[in-house]
This record gives sequence, structure tokens and C-alpha cells, in this order.
Amino acid sequence: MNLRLNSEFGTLKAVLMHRPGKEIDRLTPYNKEFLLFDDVPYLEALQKEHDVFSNLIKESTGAKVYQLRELLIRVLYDQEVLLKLLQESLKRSGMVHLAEAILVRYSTAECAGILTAGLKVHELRKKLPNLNVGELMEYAFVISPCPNLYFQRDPMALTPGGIIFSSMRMEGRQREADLLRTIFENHPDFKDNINKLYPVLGHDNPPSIEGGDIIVLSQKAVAIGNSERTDEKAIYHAAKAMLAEGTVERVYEVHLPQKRQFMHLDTVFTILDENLVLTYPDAMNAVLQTSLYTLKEIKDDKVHIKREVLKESLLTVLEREIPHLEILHTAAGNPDYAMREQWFDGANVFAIGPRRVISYNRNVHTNRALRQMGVEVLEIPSSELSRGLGGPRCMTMPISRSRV
Ligand SMILES: NC(=O)NCCC[C@H](N)C(=O)O
Repeated sequence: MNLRLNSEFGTLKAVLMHRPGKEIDRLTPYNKEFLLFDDVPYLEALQKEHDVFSNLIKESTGAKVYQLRELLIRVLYDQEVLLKLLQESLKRSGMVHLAEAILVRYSTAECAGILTAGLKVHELRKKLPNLNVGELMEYAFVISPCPNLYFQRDPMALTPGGIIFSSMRMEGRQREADLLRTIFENHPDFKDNINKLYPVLGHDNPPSIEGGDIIVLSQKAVAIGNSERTDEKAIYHAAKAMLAEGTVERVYEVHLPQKRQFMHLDTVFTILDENLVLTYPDAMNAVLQTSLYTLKEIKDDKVHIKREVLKESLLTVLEREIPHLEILHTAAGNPDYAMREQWFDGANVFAIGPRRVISYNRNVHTNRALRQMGVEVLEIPSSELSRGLGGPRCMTMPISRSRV
């Protein structure tokens, strides 16, 4: 499998998803903000909605839907891999020394559960009665949970030149990137097909970048949001790696307002066909600063890139990159409905093929506008899924699409 993508809309052939599990039940009214949720979802209902979503993808495209849990268990059979991941996961609580004791007392599948749903002191005590955790309270996490794991878009990204493994900004999500990197670097379906672009070798604590900020405009151009989650330095290094690789020739840095509803570039726009973009009204003009990275030269193995600040809107950039561009506004541009539907990721539909999208059923005005434009819209229930503030694109990590 060639782990590169040259479009956002080529017919889907394989996608990675995560069926939400016990990690969701770790959310409480007191930790939900830290864990980046706007509410406390009802797990069973959330799972049902997610199952509708993954089944719809299978039925409508025939694509292979990989489940993160299965991939994780497969790579954790390697005890060295498991030990390393447990050690990394225990760092935040200062309990790295417990890694081996956990490894020998829990099965591989249980370890996969712990690594996604977290582990509390009192739970571990059942297996280790003499556990000494110093100052940690009984209900504290020894390993923190990953309730945002069903937003598979963010811990990595595939580009025309290779893979970017995220370095996630918010503490509540940082472990997710370790899980994904471990899977892709060790699973037999993927490990020999990786061209890793980021993090750059030698970065211990890489600047933050998240998959939701990375949008493939074409085989030769990629846009990256400079946002609440992705910073300038990370964009510079990712752009340098992509330009050095040679497939991508232009990387655009797009400045976003630092607001929760615009947390990633894919909350602002998505690409549905070679000439059709869905966007929140005005976002295209409101983006005041865009920079363009291009390759200057490669001399004596050193890569030199150029950054130009463009005094143009995102719209102008897209018009240059996408010939005969048509723009469709969420809720057909009605400001009241667009605002409401933006909160529930109206622009964040998942393209499963050219002009074929999966969208939340609650975004009725946007779905109507899409249909009027000739787009096939498949709807999924969204009462619980939307409580984490991410849409269908956010919940999917396409790993193979037909080339366009
Ligand atoms: N690409 C996206 O916009 N992902 C949505 C992530 C939602 C998650 N609760 C977060 O705040 O990170």
C-alpha cells in the first residue's frame, strides 16, 4: 500500500477509524474541558452512531475500514513495542517504573484497552495490591485516557509526499500521536510503505502540528492551518520536508482565528471535487494572511526553502490552485444557520468520492445546499458524535484513495 494521498476526494479505498470505547466513559463534568469535550457523551448511543458511520462507508464505497483497536493489538504482540509504549504513556504521571509490572499482569488486548482508555490507581491496585504511587490519589490516572481518539484525522496526515506524524498541542491529546506512530511504524500492512516527513530527526519535543490542519489541494500543493493547534515552526519543518521530497511544490500556511470553532483548517473548508470547495461563509475572505513556501535550492545536501507572505485571501490562493473553482457556503450562506451549523462542523464533511460526501444529519441547511449543487449527501446521526466538536472528516483517516 502506497501511503501517500494526492487528493481529498478520490474514491475511497481504505480508511482508518476508531470505534469509541471505554475512554469516553472517563469524561466527567470536571475533566471535560481539559479533555476537549463540550459535553459528556452517552457511550452506547455514540457507538451506535459511529457504527452507522463506518457501515455506511463500507456499503457505499466497498472501502476497507481499519479499526485502530485491531491494529494496535497486532503491533503490541511485540513485547518491546508494548513496553516502550507503556513507558511513554506512564511518563506524565511519573510512574514509568510500573511499565514492566503492567506488561506481565495484563493481556495484550487488555494493554490495548489501557493505552486507549487509561488506567486509574485503584484499578491497577487490583492486580498490584502493594502498589506504591506516592502522592497520587486512588482515583487519579496512572495512564491518561484518550477520549478524542475517534477523531482519527488529527494524530497524523497523509500527503502526496508521505506521512506527517502529529505532535499534538493539547495535553489531553498528546498520547494519541504515539499510538498512531507506533502502529504505522510496526504494522506489517504499513511499516515498509512509510515516507516519514515529520517529526524531523533530532526533534525531541517537536513543535505542534495536527492532521486536521493539513489539506491536500492537489498533487503539487498542500495547505496547512496556522491555528490553535499548529504552529509556524512545525509548518516550516513540514514544508521543508515535503518540498525536499519533491512531489509537492507549494505549501501554503493559512492563518486561522484562534477560536475553538475554527480549531483546525478542516473546520473552515473541505474539498469535494476537483473544482468544488465547501466553506463557512466569509472564512475565505477573512483569512488575512497566507504565506507560501517553495524550494529555493538543495546544495551540499542542505535544503533551502523560501517563504513569501502573500497579501491575499485564502479564496485567491484556492482560485490559483484549483482551476474553475466553485465555492459552496455552508447553510447556503444564511448567517444564522451557518453559525449554528459551523458549531457542529457543517463544513467538515467527509468526501468518499468526487461529489459524494458523508455529512451530519443535523446540518440540514448545509446538506440541502450541497444537494442543490448536485452533490450526493449520505447522512449519519449526530446527536452524540458531535459532542466532541468534530465532524465526519475529523473522524476519518483515509489511507488509500483512487488517484486523480
Ligand atoms: N480536525 C478536527 O477538527 N478535529 C476535531 C477534534 C475535536 C477534539 N475534541 C479536539 O478538540 O481536539
